[in-house]
Amino acid sequence: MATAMSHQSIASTISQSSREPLNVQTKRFKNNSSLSYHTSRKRNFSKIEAVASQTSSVSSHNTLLSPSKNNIEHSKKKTNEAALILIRHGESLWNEKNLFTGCVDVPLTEKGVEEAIEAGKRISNIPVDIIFTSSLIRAQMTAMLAMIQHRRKKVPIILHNESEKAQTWSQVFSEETKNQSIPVIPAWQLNERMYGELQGLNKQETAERYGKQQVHEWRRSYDIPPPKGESLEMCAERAVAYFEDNIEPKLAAGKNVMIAAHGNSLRSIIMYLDKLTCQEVISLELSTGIPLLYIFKDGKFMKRGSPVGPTEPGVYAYTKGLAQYRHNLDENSEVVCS
Ligand SMILES: O=C(O)[C@H](O)COP(=O)(O)O
Repeated sequence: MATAMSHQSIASTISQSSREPLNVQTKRFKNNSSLSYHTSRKRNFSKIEAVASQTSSVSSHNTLLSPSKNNIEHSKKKTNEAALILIRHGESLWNEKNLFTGCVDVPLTEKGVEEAIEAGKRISNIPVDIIFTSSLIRAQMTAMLAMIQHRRKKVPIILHNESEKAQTWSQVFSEETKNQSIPVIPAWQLNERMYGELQGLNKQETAERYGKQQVHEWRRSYDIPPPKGESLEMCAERAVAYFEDNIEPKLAAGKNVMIAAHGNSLRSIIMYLDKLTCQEVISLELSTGIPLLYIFKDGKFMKRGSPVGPTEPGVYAYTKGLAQYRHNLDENSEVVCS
């Protein structure tokens, strides 16, 4: 077991000191990268929606994302504040076996399923309008299992934009049904860092063979890639570029976003959000299945930690919008939770 790698809460591992803006670095990533990127019931729902927010779209091709009448109404109430939830997938079968996984597409263990459900309970009172996941099943399972716990009971629907036919064949033709759905957008750019020739190898055995120090560098350094794999910097080139180009505009439009992804793709995004230096990111560890909340306001990201439970008062005190959303959920709980 590579003991130095034990996962800690990120709150305890991020140093608050000597931060420098990452915006400059991010622009560099982009420039130099070779990688590219009925009645009262209805009224109650509308009330919640109005607080939860807003509209806009990633692809106008998909009917789930095209603005419905309801959404157009909501867009008039746009705010420049939105919630961003980040969640690393629950334990996978290869996490359990301590194997380097990277872009190999393995499912969750039973424990991973439970972690995803628990994560869903923790964020069940926080609005989610759109979900981004990696293209890997462990992140998608986590997003789906978490959303099944959500009090709002909207249905998360994966958008299949891989071909025109896939888009056409997965259209939804009911406005009401669309309004009760949450689009889930899979993106390979949010995949785990490609672990190269380490994929499938046991982490402990690899440390014994190549030395703990070498394996630690492969796993946690910013710019040293594992053999034929991606360094964190390379992973950031595509993950942060995708975040800036596709996710940040949603947040700016007042959409509440959840991202279900991976240890390293999320580390690179957190590095960007928290303006961590290359040194600071080394000690950033993410546990499986722990949701992290940010508030996006006036173009800035404010870290709000990990909601420990659905009723944690502090979480809803962060913004008036969140408090109001929660209040409306509680008022209409007999409808929403039925
Ligand atoms: O890909 C993997 O093996 C894990 O999901 C992340 O591994 P790491 O903690 O070694 O980066």
